[in-house]
Amino acid sequence: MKSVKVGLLGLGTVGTGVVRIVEGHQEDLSSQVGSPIVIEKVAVKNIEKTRSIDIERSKLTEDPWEVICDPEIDVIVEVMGGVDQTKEYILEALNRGKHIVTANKDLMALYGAEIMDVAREKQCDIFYEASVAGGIPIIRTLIEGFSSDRIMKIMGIVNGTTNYILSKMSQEGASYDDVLAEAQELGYAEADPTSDVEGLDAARKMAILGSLGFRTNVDLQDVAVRGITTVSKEDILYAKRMGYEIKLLGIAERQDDEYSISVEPTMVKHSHPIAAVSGVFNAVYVYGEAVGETMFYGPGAGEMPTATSIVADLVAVIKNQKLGVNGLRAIGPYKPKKLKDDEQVAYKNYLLLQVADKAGVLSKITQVFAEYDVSLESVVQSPNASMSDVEIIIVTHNASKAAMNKVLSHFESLDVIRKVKSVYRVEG
Ligand SMILES: NC(=O)C1=CN([C@@H]2O[C@H](COP(=O)(O)OP(=O)(O)OC[C@H]3O[C@@H](n4cnc5c(N)ncnc54)[C@H](OP(=O)(O)O)[C@@H]3O)[C@@H](O)[C@H]2O)C=CC1
Ligand SMILES: N[C@@H](CC=O)C(=O)O
Ligand code: NA
Repeated sequence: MKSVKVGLLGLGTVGTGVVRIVEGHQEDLSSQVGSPIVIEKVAVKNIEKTRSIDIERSKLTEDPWEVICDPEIDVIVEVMGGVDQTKEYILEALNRGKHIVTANKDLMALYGAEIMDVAREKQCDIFYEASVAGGIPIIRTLIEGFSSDRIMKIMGIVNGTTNYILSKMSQEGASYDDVLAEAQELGYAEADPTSDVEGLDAARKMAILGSLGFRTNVDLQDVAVRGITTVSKEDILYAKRMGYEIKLLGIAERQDDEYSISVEPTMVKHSHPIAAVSGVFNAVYVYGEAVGETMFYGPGAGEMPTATSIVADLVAVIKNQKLGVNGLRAIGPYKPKKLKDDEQVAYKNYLLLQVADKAGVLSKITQVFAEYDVSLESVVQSPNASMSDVEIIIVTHNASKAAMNKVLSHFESLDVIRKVKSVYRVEG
């Protein structure tokens, strides 16, 4: 029986898991695909590095081109990261008729459409399940499971590091800096954690999910991004008191047949299933017009969960080879991009205001909301902020960003409002 030969680019956290699964589950895998799967060559940065797995030294190279150009290799598994140089490797591999499996969200968020075009032209597969929510089969689900439905909304906790930080701050009152250091030690955070905490990692993943959900091409710059660096312990405490959990949510939504995609810290009602997703776990909530509510939960990163998705993609490539249908799944975005004007995107808002403790203050504030046609869901007064001030928490009904911006700029000229302490989107 002819074996399928795999070239691995990278043997770090994910690459090591791929070798473990291919070797450890070999019997089962080869029964499924009808051929043994062999890791033929592996590119690494430093060939002298001590590895936690046994791998023949003759298979290792420090030159990725050796893997890409090897005519024996059928499939390239790219788990080394990087964007521009890595794109070159992948395009050349496709040009040589090799199928690609990648975990690279940075690359797919920026160049996914272009790479898929080349893959289709070359009748090659490009699978990237591990790039979003590492161990959760969400890409497959959006492409295949929901092919019959119209996706109205995707809400994702797609960054484990920030969910870990927010959960620890909420559950243990831990400080932001301490928990970030812990997340780095545990290997959840990116090499530069700025992309985690500033929301960029989640934005890349939401560009991918938005493209799949709406079957259009969502670019990274189409995603409005706000990270978690300004979320205070006080915000988390107040949120809990009001029945919310603060989560860094990626939200891709269809409103009036136009799309908006964002990543921002959001107040999620405790009753919503995504509010219960804590620690480093990921979850993706998908609302389909026909199916209604669904949610997918699991590990978003880590050696074995991420490698599970990679090897499942590898199995899919080989099954397609047997059927002679490689390249047919690389259906690029086929719908025109209809982004909603950012100012017209509407949702509920939570505001924490520090105001003067005087008669008539509340009516002055509510008049401002009324002037811009923003209706209120609840108004709660909190214990004294100081001797002369009180804090007021307001939750609005759905209001456009334009209307909310008008409210907030009007507040600047209202002397009874000492400070707008926080503003958050509300979901659930
Ligand atoms: N870690 C995770 O949980 C997840 C990771 N991903 C994605 O998977 C990819 C890999 O991540 P991860 O395994 O964590 O990364 P690591 O940093 O652990 O591993 C990277 C690997 O690539 C090799 N490498 C890096 N640059 C080069 C180069 N120029 N030439 C040859 N080899 C090179 C490194 O070699 P050496 O070993 O010699 O240093 C290393 O083996 C990234 O795209 C990441 O975003 C996606 C989901 C989850
Ligand atoms: N840094 C990322 C790793 C997986 O993509 C995260 O925290 O989720
Ligand atoms: Na996934």
